[in-house]
Amino acid sequence: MVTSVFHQPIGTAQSHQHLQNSDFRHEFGHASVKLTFKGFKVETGLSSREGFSSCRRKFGVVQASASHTSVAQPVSYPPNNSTDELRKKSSEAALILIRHGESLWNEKNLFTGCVDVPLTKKGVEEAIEAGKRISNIPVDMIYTSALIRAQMTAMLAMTQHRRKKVPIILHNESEQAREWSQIFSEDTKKQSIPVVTAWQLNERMYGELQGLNKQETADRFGKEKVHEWRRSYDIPPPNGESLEMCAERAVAYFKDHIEPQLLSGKNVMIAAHGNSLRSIIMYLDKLTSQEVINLELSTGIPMLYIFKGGKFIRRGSPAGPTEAGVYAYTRRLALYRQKLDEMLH
Ligand SMILES: O=C(O)[C@H](O)COP(=O)(O)O
Repeated sequence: MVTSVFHQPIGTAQSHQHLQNSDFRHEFGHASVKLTFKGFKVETGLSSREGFSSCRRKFGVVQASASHTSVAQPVSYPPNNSTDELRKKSSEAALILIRHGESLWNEKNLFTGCVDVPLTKKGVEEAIEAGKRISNIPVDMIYTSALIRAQMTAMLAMTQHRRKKVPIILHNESEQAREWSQIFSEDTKKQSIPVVTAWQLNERMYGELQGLNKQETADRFGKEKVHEWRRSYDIPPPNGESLEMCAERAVAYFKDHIEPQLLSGKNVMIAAHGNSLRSIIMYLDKLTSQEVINLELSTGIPMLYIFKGGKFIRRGSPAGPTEAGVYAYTRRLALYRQKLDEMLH
């Protein structure tokens, strides 16, 4: 039974390691990394197989134990791999998914689909809160749908990011648009994050339901029928898209355009919609058409995946910086956060 899989903050994960004021040294094949954790619990995704040696707290030495296996499955390195193969398998990237904040038609309980409506004030606040929760997670590229509610969510969230890079929507809709939106400073480019807008990530097209009130529609056609249109995998609303049809464009786009970025080590955020993201999560989590029926995404809640060794590892929803300080950071994410701390202090 798949429920809203992302609402348990990572802190509820079965295992994490308490690393208070710890020095954390572990050796990789090509480098050694020294991380200092200041008073927050870290889920490290470590396993003895990853060369984890020991972490030294100020008060003693704690060995990683089997009971401390993390949510992230250790990546096994098959023997006799080429360096490239090994690098590919060892490259890690963060993937953040976020459904847009509340829209004006969400507030009116209208079917929205591909109608392009903006966020409510509450939706703006949700986007800003989401930004706080991902403010320490690296973002190198942003993908949004072509709809303003997703684009507003991405831009508002990034106002909270500690790295302070500027998200810039790329305009490639024509040669002139590409030419007229060029940036002629390499330094400025380095301080920017490209934002790619793609209609393939749009919300599913709700056909003749778009603009109708959800409750009135249920009263008219029956609750079961409307639930079937809204949540089934292969039953479309009248002259609209089923989730399966939405997946055919959204997941194809993810595989063709976004997955290669992750494979190259780029950290990606996708700001999209309830159903286009349900179809992508179905692919990432290998959900069945039955399981996906129960998958619900709230507005404005960021979800973190780690892409490593060609696999997607679900990490839940990042806790806010003010929350109990439980971060399910991988080593790489913890190092990124530490560098931000050093850069900003
Ligand atoms: O398009 C819409 O109406 C909403 O974004 C999602 O609607 P749903 O929750 O009915 O799929």
